[in-house]
Formats: sequence, structure tokens, C-alpha cells
Amino acid sequence: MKKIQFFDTTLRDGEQTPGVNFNTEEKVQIAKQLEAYGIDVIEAGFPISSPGDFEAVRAIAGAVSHMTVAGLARCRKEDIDRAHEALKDAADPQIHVFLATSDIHMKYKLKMTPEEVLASIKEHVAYARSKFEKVQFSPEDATRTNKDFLVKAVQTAIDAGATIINIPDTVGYTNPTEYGALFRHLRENIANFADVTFSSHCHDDLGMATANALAAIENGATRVEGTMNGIGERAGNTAIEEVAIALHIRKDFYQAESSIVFNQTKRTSDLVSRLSGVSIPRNKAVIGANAYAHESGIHQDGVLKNPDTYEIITPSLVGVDSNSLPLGKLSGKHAFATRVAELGYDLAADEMNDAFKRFKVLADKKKQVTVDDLHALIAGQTQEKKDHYLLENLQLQYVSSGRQGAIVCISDKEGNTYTDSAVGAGSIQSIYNTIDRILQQEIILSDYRIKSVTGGEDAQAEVHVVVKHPETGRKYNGVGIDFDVLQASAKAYLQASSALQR
Ligand SMILES: CC(=O)SCCNC(=O)CCNC(=O)[C@H](O)C(C)(C)COP(=O)(O)OP(=O)(O)OC[C@H]1O[C@@H](n2cnc3c(N)ncnc32)[C@H](O)[C@@H]1OP(=O)(O)O
Ligand SMILES: CC(C)C(=O)C(=O)O
Repeated sequence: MKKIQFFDTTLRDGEQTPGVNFNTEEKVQIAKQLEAYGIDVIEAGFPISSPGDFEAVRAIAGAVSHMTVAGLARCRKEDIDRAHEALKDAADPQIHVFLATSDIHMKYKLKMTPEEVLASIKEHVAYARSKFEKVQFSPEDATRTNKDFLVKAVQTAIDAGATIINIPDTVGYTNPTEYGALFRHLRENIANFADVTFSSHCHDDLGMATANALAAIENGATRVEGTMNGIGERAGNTAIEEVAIALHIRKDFYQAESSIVFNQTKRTSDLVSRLSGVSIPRNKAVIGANAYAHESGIHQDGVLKNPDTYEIITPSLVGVDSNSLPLGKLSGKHAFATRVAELGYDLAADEMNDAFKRFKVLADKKKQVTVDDLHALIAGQTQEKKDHYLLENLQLQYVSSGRQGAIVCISDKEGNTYTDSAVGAGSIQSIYNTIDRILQQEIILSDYRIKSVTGGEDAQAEVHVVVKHPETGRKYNGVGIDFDVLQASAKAYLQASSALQR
């Protein structure tokens, strides 16, 4: 098994995410959590960039005990001096010196010739080495750099004293085949490749940052740079938690291990998300809210029988409490029955079948069926079983100004069905007038209240009515629950009428 080190740059490249700005206290908090997560090296910042960044690097250097603390520096002596100053209290300091090597960066950004770039690498890496034992050099934009020139730049850095070489895919341009081949090329052409730590640093512009990092590992890299949750410049960096878990779950393939403390994954990710303000997409690998949720019936049935059928990561491994089986229109009977039983209902087989049919109708209308929806559904079903009359269907004619019309069909316990129609000042009144005609009753509606049982725009409605017998003055209650408020109103009125007619 080879050992893969993780270099976390959440506080440096991660902070380059537009809109993200950590203060020193937050940086120290994240650094300590990254240490608990088992990160080997933390890039605490870019000390020359601002007094705040300098201070944060200094504070982190003094706050962590067994993680290497790195600071970034351009090929400029003042950058290296500033990093040295910021890291002077670190138990294990490292400097990260970089200089771009691609034609486009050298010509347009640096305005330097390739020869000047090689000379600068030699001079500044040597200067860094005079101050640090651990010197990392990154040829920025390496994946768009001429391969022969990249070898020269890397060899120059190693000869000048670099102990770590990082190969950045600065603009997220490469792919796993090409990036893997680049590491092979370096392995074959760098004299003392094995004496130096080779590292990957990928960006996610084409969505391949994790795959590229893994390809680097397959081809000689023993260190991976990345950020928690993949935050970073533009589309972000390699997500550390993804590479770490991929190595662990596919140990059989990668033959590699790391110091990552997996059950700290969720906690670390949550902290970075909260302090950065960058929320995690629900479908994000490893730590997204849906990563351990199974909605479709066949998957839910499999997971209930044995979680390994559809779960390659056990939620507790990464510090997630448990998996979940959210109910939706694609869910099946096994998951539905399990949830109903968990909610404390003991339904007979025919009741369960009936409830499942109603659930499917409801789920077709709602994005997700919640626990409240289930309570409402079962409460409605239990109540309707007791009622003499049942609503079969309802048809309404809406006129923008004028009287509204309703056609109502109801059935009774003996299996008779009755259909009639009537008009009213509003839709609900037209429904109630029709029910009165069918049941040949004259009753007084003394109260009508409506509330939503569940949340969201697709909430179920619960309607409460109180009707009064015109002669005895006795009052009868009715409750109707339905996805549709007019249906719920009809059901409530029928229930109250059933009670009055008994
Ligand atoms: C690929 C990466 O992510 S690299 C890290 C990127 N991160 C950041 O840039 C965040 C922090 N940066 C900053 O605060 C500022 O850019 C500073 C303090 C570093 C520099 O600020 P300024 O002096 O105002 O320069 P500015 O940012 O406008 O331009 C960068 C200068 O650095 C030069 N430069 C860029 N990279 C390097 C390098 N590796 N080595 C030496 N010089 C470099 C540029 O050519 C340019 O030089 P010029 O002023 O002679 O034209
Ligand atoms: C400083 C380097 C490693 C970098 O962040 C990049 O090239 O993306």
C-alpha cells in the first residue's frame, strides 16, 4: 500500500472563490478541524497578499500541532521573506513557490522569456531552500506547458532544492488520460523523481478535478492538493473528500491509504460550508444531502433488505447519521409500509394497500411526501372508513363573474352512487348546495376553517366544518384532508353530513 498525503488549500485557493472571505478566527477554526480530519499539509494562506492573510497564517502556525503549515509565495524574495516570517512559529513549516511555465502565461502575463523563467525558478527556489527544509515548487499552468520545457522547469526546481513538485492544472484543462500521461512523462524524464514528492493540483472547469487527481495517483503522485467541498477559483478545486473516499472505497484498485479520519468528513464539510457561505449541492458526491437517500421503490426495497445493494459508502463512515428513504412517486410498497410502521400505525393488509394507493395518487401531485403528509393521509383514510357517504368525484364550472356550478358524485356504504348539480355564489357554496340536494337536507353551515397540513406550495389542505341541524340546533363536525382544497372542503362537509344523518 502506498501512502497518499492530502494538502488542503481551502484557506488559500478555497478563499479565491468569489464572495468567500474568512476572518482569522474562522481560518483557525477550519484549520483545527482539518487537522482533526487528518489532513497532512494545510496551505494557510498567501502571506504577502494582505496583513490579514499574514496574520491568519501566523495564527494557524501557532494553533495546529501535527499538520505541516504551508504559505504561498511568488518567485519574489519579498514574498518568500514574508512567508518565512509568518511561518516562524510553525512546528513543521513549508513554503510553496510558484511560477507559470506555459507559453501564454510567460509571454502575456509574466512578460518573461523561457530562459528568464528558468533562471527565476533556480534563484527563488534556492532562496526559499535557504530558509525552509520543505520547499514546494509549482509550475503554474503545467498542463498547458510544453512538455520538454516542463521537464526542464521541474528539474531546475529540484536541482535548486525543491523537495516537493506540484503539477497544477491551473485552468482545469486536462483530462485523466492526459494528466496521468503527464505524470508518467515526468517519472520517465526527471532524474531523481523518486526522491521528490510529486503532487497534483486540479481545477474543476471541465468537471474532471477528482478524476484527474486519481489519475495522477495512478501514475506516481503521492500527494493531492484540494479543498473541502471543492471550493476555489472559478469552478473550484479537487474536492478532498471525494479523492479520500475514492481511495478508501476502491483500495482494491488504488492500493493506497491516507491519514484521513473519515468520520470527520461531514463535520469538516459542514463547517467549511457554513463559514464560506457556499452551500453544498444536494447531489454532491460523499457529502450532499442526497448522497445517502434512496427514493425509488426498487432501490428502497434493496436497501431495506441489505444496504450494500445500493450503498457503496456506509453513511456512518463519513459521519452522516444514517441513510434515508424519502417517499415520492417512484417509491414502492416496501418503503411505504416501513415508514408507516415507523410512524406507529398498525394497518391491516387491506388498509395498507388502500393507503398505498392513496399515497401514489398524492405522490404524483407532490414533489415529496412528508411525514405530515403521511399522518394526514392515514388520518383521512381512517375517518373516511367510518363515514356513511364518500366523495367519488367533483366537477366545477368556474365563471369569473356570476354564480359557480358544481357536479358532485357521492357513494354510500351500500354501494349506491348519487350525482347531482347545483349553483352557488362561490365554488364551495355550489359544492355544498349540490351535496344538500343529493342528501335532501337543509342544514346550516356554522363554521368553515382551512389550514395547510404540510409545508410548501404543494401542501395538503385540511378543512374543518361545523354544520347545525336547523331544528334541534345540534352541531356536527367534519374534517377533510386533500391535496386539493375544494376536494378537502367537499369531504369535510360530507363527513359532517354523515354524522348528522345518522
Ligand atoms: C494560480 C493561482 O491561484 S496563484 C494565486 C492567486 N492568488 C492571488 O492572486 C490572491 C492574492 N493576490 C494578491 O493579493 C495580489 O495579487 C498580490 C499582493 C499577490 C500582488 O498584487 P499587485 O502587486 O497589486 O500585483 P497584481 O496582482 O496586479 O499583478 C500580479 C503581479 O505579479 C506577477 N506575478 C504573477 N505570478 C508571479 C509569480 N509566480 N512570480 C513572480 N511574479 C508573479 C505578475 O506578473 C504581476 O507583475 P507586474 O505587477 O510586474 O505586472
Ligand atoms: C499556485 C498554484 C498551485 C495554483 O493555485 C494553481 O495553479 O491553480
